[in-house]
Amino acid sequence: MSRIVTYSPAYTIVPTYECFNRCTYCNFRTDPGKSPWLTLSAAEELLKPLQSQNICEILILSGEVHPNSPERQAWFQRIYDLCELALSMGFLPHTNAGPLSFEEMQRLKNVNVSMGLMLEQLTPKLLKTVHRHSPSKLPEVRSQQLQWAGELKIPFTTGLLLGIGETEDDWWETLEAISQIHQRYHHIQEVILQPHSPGSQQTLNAPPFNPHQLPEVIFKARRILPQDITIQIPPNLVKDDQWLLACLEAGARDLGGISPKDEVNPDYPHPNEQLLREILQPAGWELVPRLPVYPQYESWLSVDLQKLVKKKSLQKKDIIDELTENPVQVSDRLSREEIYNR
Ligand SMILES: O=c1nc2n(C[C@H](O)[C@H](O)[C@H](O)CO)c3cc(O)ccc3cc-2c(=O)[nH]1
Ligand SMILES: C[C@H]1O[C@@H](n2cnc3c(N)ncnc32)[C@H](O)[C@@H]1O
Ligand code: MET
Ligand code: SF4
Repeated sequence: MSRIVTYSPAYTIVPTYECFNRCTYCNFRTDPGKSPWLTLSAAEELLKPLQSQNICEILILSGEVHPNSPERQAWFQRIYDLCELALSMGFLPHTNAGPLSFEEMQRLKNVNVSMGLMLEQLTPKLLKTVHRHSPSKLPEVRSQQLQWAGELKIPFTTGLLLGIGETEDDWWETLEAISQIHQRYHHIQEVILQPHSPGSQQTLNAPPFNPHQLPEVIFKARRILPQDITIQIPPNLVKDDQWLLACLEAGARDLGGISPKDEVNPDYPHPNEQLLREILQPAGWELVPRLPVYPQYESWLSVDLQKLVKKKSLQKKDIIDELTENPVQVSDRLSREEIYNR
């Protein structure tokens, strides 16, 4: 019997690369005022050709404008409008735009099927190093986001950034914190274990997180996190096929949003789905597309969003049908029932 590993066919749009934080491992940001904001008409042009592809998720990933800046409201409105546009074109938005106010989060809930923010690491030590110039990375600020998302019943994605100067004990502490908050609100759909991967733009001169260590972290994380939280790993940052398989053996079950470009790690292109299937299938893993909202959270969404999600689920069924009819891609050991029920 094949085992299932999921991914989300996605495309990333970036409202702006400008960011008032300066995380030293970042390959994404520009200085404030140095990156034009994505206009709605430019976004529409990006999204149009995707309508005929099997893409469901639009990841809205942004640099940040300071909460007290006079530009903040316009920045937020642009993000909101981009989500609305994506919805109107039949896509399902997932926004990760750094910490938001409670009201901003509440408003974005209406135009997103899930949202996300990496907790990264809770240890305050990093405020003296990689986050010295990053007020958004205050551990209390990020924990509070998880709490607000819970109160607002927003299906949420969070995760750890590994290898930015923390200790092993820091990992377990951050994972414990995620577990505790989930036990209160039951809203964390997935936890990303993201290995720090140096790129050409960053100022931090540190080695990459050793991906050979990742299976061990996953194995332990699986024991700390509640069973209903899925562990996600980015396949482009775990290049070695054998270690990718080892990550799955250790308990990872999702490969995240797979898009033409990884905006966060532009030096590490995503492998295409065909290649991934070729790695996974001989080891008995079936790669199955999913939506950016996990099925158990659909009832948390507004009626309008639920309708759109239902429509997308049906389209996804057709895609899976196509895949299962192709014996080269998907073995017949997996019953369709099993795929659909995810
Ligand atoms: O392609 C990427 N997708 C990233 N995603 C997308 C993510 O894989 C999917 O949007 C979710 O799994 C929802 O389907 C993130 C989403 C978050 O909420 C938080 C952090 C990330 C980080 C990345 C990333 O580095 N690269
Ligand atoms: C979107 C998320 O990507 C993570 N992120 C930012 N820079 C890097 C990097 N060089 N390598 C891996 N992950 C990174 C941050 O944790 C951010 O929250
Ligand atoms: N600025 C946000 C964060 O760091 C999301 C994008 S990071 C490239 O959480
Ligand atoms: S990682 Fe996010 S918060 Fe940090 S500088 Fe980059 S865009 Fe800004």
